[in-house]
Amino acid sequence: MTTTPDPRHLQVDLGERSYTILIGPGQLGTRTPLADWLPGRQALVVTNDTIAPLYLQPVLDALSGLQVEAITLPDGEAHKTVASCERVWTRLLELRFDRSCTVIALGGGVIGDLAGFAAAAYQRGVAFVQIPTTLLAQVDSSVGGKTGVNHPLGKNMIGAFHQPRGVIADTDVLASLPAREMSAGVAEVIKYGLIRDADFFAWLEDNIDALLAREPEALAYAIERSCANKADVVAADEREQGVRATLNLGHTFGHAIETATGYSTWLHGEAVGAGMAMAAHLAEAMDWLSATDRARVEALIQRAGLPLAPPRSMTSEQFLQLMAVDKKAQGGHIRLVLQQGIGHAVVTDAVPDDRLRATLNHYTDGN
Ligand SMILES: NC(=O)c1ccc[n+]([C@@H]2O[C@H](COP(=O)([O-])OP(=O)(O)OC[C@H]3O[C@@H](n4cnc5c(N)ncnc54)[C@H](O)[C@@H]3O)[C@@H](O)[C@H]2O)c1
Ligand SMILES: O=C(O)C(=O)C[C@@H](O)[C@H](O)[C@H](O)COP(=O)(O)O
Ligand SMILES: [Zn+2]
Repeated sequence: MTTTPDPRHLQVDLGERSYTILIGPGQLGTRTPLADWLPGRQALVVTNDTIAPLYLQPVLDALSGLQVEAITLPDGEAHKTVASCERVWTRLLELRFDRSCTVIALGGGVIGDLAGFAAAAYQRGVAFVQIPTTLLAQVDSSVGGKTGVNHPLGKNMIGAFHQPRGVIADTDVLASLPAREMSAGVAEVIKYGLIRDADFFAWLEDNIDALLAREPEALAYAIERSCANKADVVAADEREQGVRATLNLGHTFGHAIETATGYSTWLHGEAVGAGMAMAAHLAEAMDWLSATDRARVEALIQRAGLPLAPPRSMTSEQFLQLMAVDKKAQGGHIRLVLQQGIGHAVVTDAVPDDRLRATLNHYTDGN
């Protein structure tokens, strides 16, 4: 008889509320605790046409006896839209699902973000569970309650904070993930090392190849340490009034890249990889990061299979316009997350315009 090892349990502590993140193999088809997280008997699984044939049935089986339905959306960041949410809302209404229903996100960050927002808005808020199936979603997007969709003029511009009832990260599902998507997930893993965990960054320097090769111990360790870091930050600042914004390292540049390229060619993690390299360039120019440490940052991003620069087609002006609508901007003034050494980052509006322009010009050949 084969047995499934006990998953690791992490807690996201939000004061009067808390929820559990389960991490480990063999979790997908298990009824407990998934069924216990449902406040009622109705659940809608939101997934996409890549994931449904692979992993939908075990989730449906785990909840047999309850009224569980599924909606399968087209795959891709380009479908992280209000229109996709409207399809979810229409399905919930057609099914006559009431306020006790639960929306279950089965997929990567795109499905998690849009299903979470659909849950936040349906009848002004119903329960929501995350079953993340990409590395990126297991280390980052399934935790913390940021939900939302893209607008043609800006990334994640429509959304809500809506925490899940729980998160089930089954590490077995990562076996089918394309290598390019593994690299994209590693971008957010590197981020935790850079912003608040220098020891983890050093561990990544030693273990990046094992992580990319999905060696079970490296994978479990990286997911758990990433989630622990994120849970700490979210517990300290759920609604991004302060320290949570450091989770945005590389994202002000990265979101500009994703928006400029129409949410179609660059993966989020790739844009964050290039964005973190750009942020490191700027931090060095500010004398906040040594040349040696910037070289370490770039080396790790590159070894993870991620780009170190934005697309050649982008101009400095385009960056500045897109960065000015970033959610951290105040009164049109760009605020950035920058490193001060490895393992520490701050949100700052102290970067002189000419310094930012010099970094942008460096990456856009002065265009
Ligand atoms: N809410 C947050 O805190 C947060 C954090 C980070 C990123 N995000 C968002 O997450 C999104 C990116 O998420 P992502 O990188 O997971 O991309 P994704 O959701 O597009 O998934 C990547 C690809 O992998 C496929 N896939 C998913 N699981 C698979 C599996 N187990 N096997 C084979 N294929 C699989 C998907 O169908 C898709 O084609 C972006 O929209 C980003 O803005 C949100
Ligand atoms: O959880 C957070 O806080 C993050 O910033 C995590 C990011 O990795 C993620 O991409 C997030 O969706 C970005 O949020 P946004 O507020 O900049 O849209
Ligand atoms: Zn991100």
